[in-house]
Amino acid sequence: HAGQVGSAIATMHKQDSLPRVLVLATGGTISGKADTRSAIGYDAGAVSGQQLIAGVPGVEKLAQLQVEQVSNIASQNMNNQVWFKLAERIRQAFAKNEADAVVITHGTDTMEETAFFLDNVIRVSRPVILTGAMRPSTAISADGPANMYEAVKVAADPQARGRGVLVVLNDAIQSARGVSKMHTTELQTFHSPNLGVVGYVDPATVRFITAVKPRQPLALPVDHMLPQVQIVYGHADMDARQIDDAVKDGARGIVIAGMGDGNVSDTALAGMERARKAGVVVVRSTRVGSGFTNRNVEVDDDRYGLVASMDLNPQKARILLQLLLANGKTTPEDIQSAFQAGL
Ligand SMILES: NC(=O)C[C@H](N)C(=O)O
Repeated sequence: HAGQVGSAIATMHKQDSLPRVLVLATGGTISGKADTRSAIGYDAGAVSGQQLIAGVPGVEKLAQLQVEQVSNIASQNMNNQVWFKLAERIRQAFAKNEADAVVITHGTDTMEETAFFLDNVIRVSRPVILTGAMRPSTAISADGPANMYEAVKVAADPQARGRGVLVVLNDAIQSARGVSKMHTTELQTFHSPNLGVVGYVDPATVRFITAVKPRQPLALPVDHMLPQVQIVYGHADMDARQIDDAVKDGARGIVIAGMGDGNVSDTALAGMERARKAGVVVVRSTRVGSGFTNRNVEVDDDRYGLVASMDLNPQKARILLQLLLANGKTTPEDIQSAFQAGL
């Protein structure tokens, strides 16, 4: 529970010439404890951010670390409240020049969503890196310490500046926009199927293989509210029930996790037309897991007033749509161009 944990602050090391990295701990398997042999059925968040750092030998030679516990939750419980807390803390830490970079420890289930949310609202060019683990801290060959070491190594590297929010696990550096969790249990669960990795890290080297691109972040909603946007999952024999229900429920947007290139049944398409007439923004994405959802190819987006999600999976399309609606963008044209602008 985010609010109950409070913020335990610990300054771990003071070697003044090293970059200052603020570690914001949120919970997840990286801070989970389990029986050594099973590595399952663990208590997420049994280990504090400070203990986590203490278990990473050599990290004190990379950076001056300060650890704050923002929440201690498994990331399936990640929520807007923690997102806004993270965004505000990062903004403040950079504005007051308290840190040169931020590392966020996070569960892997929704890491891509937190990374993408922050990537869209943080304007500063200093590095923000998310990391986590697939195995709890007590498992044989726990991956958390190595991931933490590499995350701090990337955070402390000047080449990481201006790249927006990055995700570092298992030797890969990936962009918030590209990265997705694609395996339920494997260590190499994170991939960027549409955009590719942005670099590699090992204990000795940080290597970026892509250029820095200009970024255009959106405003962080001042009221800390995000409009209601629902995801509807496509399948054979698809009807329009969930679409009609979302409209009745007051959704301002619907993201379709469509079949193939963002397809839906004719019945569901009729439901999407009704949603459009009710003023709801409808974005087509795909349940496939990789590939772009292309505009006006299999579905006539122009005719129906729909938006194609391009490279974004449904869970990221939802976040971008929420932020755009909160920033006053409501037409399919404006929303479509914003979906393409970040590419
Ligand atoms: N590997 C993990 O971190 C999974 C865990 N359920 C979480 O996201 O918090």
